[in-house]
Amino acid sequence: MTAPILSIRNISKSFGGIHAVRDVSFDVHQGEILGLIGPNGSGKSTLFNSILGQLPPDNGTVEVKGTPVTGMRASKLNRLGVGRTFQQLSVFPQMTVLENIIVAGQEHKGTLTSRLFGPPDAGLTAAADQMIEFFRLTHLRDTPAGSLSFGQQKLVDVAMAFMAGPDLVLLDEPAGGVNLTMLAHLKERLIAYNAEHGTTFVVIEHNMEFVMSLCTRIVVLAEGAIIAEGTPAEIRANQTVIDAYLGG
Ligand SMILES: Nc1ncnc2c1ncn2[C@@H]1O[C@H](COP(=O)(O)OP(=O)(O)OP(=O)(O)O)[C@@H](O)[C@H]1O
Repeated sequence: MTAPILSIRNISKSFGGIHAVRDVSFDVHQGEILGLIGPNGSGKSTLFNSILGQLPPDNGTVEVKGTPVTGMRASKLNRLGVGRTFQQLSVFPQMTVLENIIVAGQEHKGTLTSRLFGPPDAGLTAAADQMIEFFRLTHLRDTPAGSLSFGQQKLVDVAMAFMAGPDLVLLDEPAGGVNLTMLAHLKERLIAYNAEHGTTFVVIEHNMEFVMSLCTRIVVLAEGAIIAEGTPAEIRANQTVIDAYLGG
């Protein structure tokens, strides 16, 4: 059997007396869309940041495709095929949609200066155009990203994360602040990308309707620990989960 694409073992992280993440272990397999949910303050962001090297855990290990990566910097993780999106948008507002996506594609090649001011190679422009078409943003290709709606900017943000051709992408609240029409489009495109490329997603999300219809499996955190794990249907019916949300 192949190694999980992501394996988290006994991760703990405290801030002073606050045990933000307590002994969390789970695996994510190639091609899964895993939702990570939990009430406010349950440790989701801290766990993400521990997986992604931004916040080295106090205890525990992280492996990507069987390779130990605990505490590894984001740039090195990128080279291992791991990408992420942030709650906050990371588009350059004054640059066009195309330029933003090209810059993201150049990220693993050269310095920030060469990325911003160097000539894009033709292959990269073609790849960026394909990505723009995939997300149905062709009509906005040459529009400054800052003049797009928030939901459209979120799509650009996700497209940027996909430009490095990652095998695993951690998405931090992709639905936050996005209107219903754009949300349906974002979900449909994420599912299509997963089906076409086999890319694995781990998604932190508060929007239950979005996460339950997007994900194949859900892990639920409360007070830093896993309280449930299962299919969306199992999680919806789980009394411990319902109590954790009502209690929160
Ligand atoms: N840098 C920090 N310093 C001190 N405490 C922190 C820090 N970051 C997080 N915490 C605390 O750790 C706990 C978990 O926070 P975390 O942000 O990981 O939860 P979350 O599930 O992502 O919450 P939300 O859904 O509101 O984003 C909370 O009690 C929070 O106040």
